[in-house]
Amino acid sequence: MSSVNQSTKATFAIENGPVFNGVSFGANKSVSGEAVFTTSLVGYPESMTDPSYRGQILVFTQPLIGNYGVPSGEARDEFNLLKYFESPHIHVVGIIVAEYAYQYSHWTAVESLAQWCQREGVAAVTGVDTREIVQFLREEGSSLGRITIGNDNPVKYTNPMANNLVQQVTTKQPFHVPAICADPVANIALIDCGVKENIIRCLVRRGANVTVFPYDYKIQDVADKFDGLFLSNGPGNPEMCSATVENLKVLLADERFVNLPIFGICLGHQLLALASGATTKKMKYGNRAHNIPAMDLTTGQCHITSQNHGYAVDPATLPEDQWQPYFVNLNDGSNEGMIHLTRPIFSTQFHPEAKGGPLDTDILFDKFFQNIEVSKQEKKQGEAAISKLPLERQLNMNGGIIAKERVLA
Ligand SMILES: NC(=O)CC[C@H](N)C(=O)O
Repeated sequence: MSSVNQSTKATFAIENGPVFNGVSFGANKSVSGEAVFTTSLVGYPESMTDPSYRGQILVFTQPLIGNYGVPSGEARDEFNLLKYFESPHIHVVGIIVAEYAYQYSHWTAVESLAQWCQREGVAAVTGVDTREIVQFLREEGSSLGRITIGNDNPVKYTNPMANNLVQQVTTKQPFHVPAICADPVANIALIDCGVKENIIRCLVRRGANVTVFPYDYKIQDVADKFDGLFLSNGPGNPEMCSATVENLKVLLADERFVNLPIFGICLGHQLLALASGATTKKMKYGNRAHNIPAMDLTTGQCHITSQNHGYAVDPATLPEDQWQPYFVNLNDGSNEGMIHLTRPIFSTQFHPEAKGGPLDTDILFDKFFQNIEVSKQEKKQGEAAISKLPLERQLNMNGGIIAKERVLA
């Protein structure tokens, strides 16, 4: 049971739109943010701790929310990763539900959704018609919203997308998540734009050591030490993340990395597209759900996918001589991924790691590891072939020392 004062009024207002009167069950804190909705039925702890939701007010269309409480944010798995959350804290600034379940029950629950929101300073409103909110957002497109608690003065509408949100959620220092098997299969560099814990898990679980770097780290300077590069999800407008894009441009143009396997998810996909010369655009209201059909254009197979994004890559702008669209959204026709024509690089707009499910596209992590295995084999064969060359040619290839004859000290 949760202890909530059920009499504190709260309103949810949409800029240039309607006002909804409800009851507060979260923090006594009036807030503003981008109002977005998700049609996912489960997974509110995972969604609320997903750094990609930074600065947003999340409206749940599933009418009853909170009924299974909130699991421990401290519990860790065998990799020392957070067992239940996608990051240590809540990133949405507020949530809106039709009916908050004042009673919860689940074997993993340690507190109620209300207690968690109060502790984390997150506003929460219940008792409003979420169907009407979604109808408005679908017609008018994503809008700014604000929650006003009790008799507070309403806060100003603020647009979080105007900020560099990635900078707020990225790791400040590189860190290492080791594989716990005796013989790790790969060393992967991961650019953290707001990475979800389960993405790291999907990599270490397959036997890789993962080194996580800040979003603006000059990855091109260390990429030669790694077998693969991963580009994470993250919040905000991809165009605000130009530091990562500029580094990726340098890396993609560097001949040393033509065989480096790269895999990007969601914001990672968008940043890879920008670095390749394509453009992204804001969608009308985005895709946030756990059941979105995406067709693999290389096989014709349809997969059910988990998604959370408000921007999309414009596939018409992908340079045709290097890239082709990989997946397409079967609901709205939007781009869902890209694949390089000659290099081991691909990315997806949806989330193959999907904590909360579905797991249809988990195989894409296997594909990334296959690419890594092939590129490691090629590198080994290349090294074996090089070792048979005369010494001066070996020097040329390894150190880039271009000399017509042996250079003596
Ligand atoms: N989940 C994500 O990585 C989201 C990407 C980006 N912030 C968008 O809204 O489109």
